[in-house]
Amino acid sequence: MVSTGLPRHLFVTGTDTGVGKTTVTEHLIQQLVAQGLKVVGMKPVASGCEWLAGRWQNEDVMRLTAASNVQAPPELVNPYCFQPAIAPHLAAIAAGVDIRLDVIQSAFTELAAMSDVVIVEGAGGLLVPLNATHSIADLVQALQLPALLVVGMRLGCINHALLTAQLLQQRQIPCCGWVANQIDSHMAMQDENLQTLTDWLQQPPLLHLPYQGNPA
Ligand SMILES: Nc1ncnc2c1ncn2[C@@H]1O[C@H](COP(=O)(O)OP(=O)(O)OP(=O)(O)O)[C@@H](O)[C@H]1O
Ligand SMILES: C[C@H](N)[C@H](N)CCCCCC(=O)O
Ligand SMILES: [Mg+2]
Repeated sequence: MVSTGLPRHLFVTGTDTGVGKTTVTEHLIQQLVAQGLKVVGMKPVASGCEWLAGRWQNEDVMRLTAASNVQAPPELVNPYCFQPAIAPHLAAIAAGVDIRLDVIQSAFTELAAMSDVVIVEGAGGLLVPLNATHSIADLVQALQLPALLVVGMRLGCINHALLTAQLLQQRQIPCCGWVANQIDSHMAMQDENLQTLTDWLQQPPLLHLPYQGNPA
């Protein structure tokens, strides 16, 4: 894995759904805001929404928006939002919607124009489909963003992390590093798993979030 240092904008991907992408994105936004930067979080495609205050709202979008200090229109922060918490391309088909990368690109460009940093959170892992032909990886490439890989530390994450790193490399998507997020308080051999990932990804984690999300 090749480390690119700190980029201006960033795409946060992960080893799977539920591994801590939102938690890490929220944390990064808070850190950058504390440094005095104008920061906005973007969740281009969200599935799993509740009807709140007269419209469909997604928890990830609400969390990223609450952490951001640039208050952008919801249609830019989250161009696609679907009610059922299912794979986004299936939710889109059910809603009769075509998820278009150019729509997301335009929204991203507008967000970038109003902020110093845009941090984009994917949906699920890197090869999650968005429509019949494009995946999250294609979106990362369309946005020309470097990736940050969140590894949800649980049994199975080594394989998922290495597959994701390999795909980033194959696609020539720059990767600025990885985050070890301890999502399983009972994970056996935590230190040994961290060391294995460090060896095979050829770099230590940029950040190690212990269980319950307090940054180390
Ligand atoms: N370090 C941690 N310690 C304890 N719980 C965590 C930690 N990180 C994340 N969680 C919990 O795990 C769950 C999944 O986290 P999160 O929503 O950040 O994942 P995600 O990768 O963004 O998922 P999605 O694919 O749905 O966007 C949440 O309930 C969150 O509170
Ligand atoms: C609904 C969930 N929280 C995510 N936003 C979407 C996860 C899609 C995963 C698809 C898959 O890899 O099978
Ligand atoms: Mg999330």
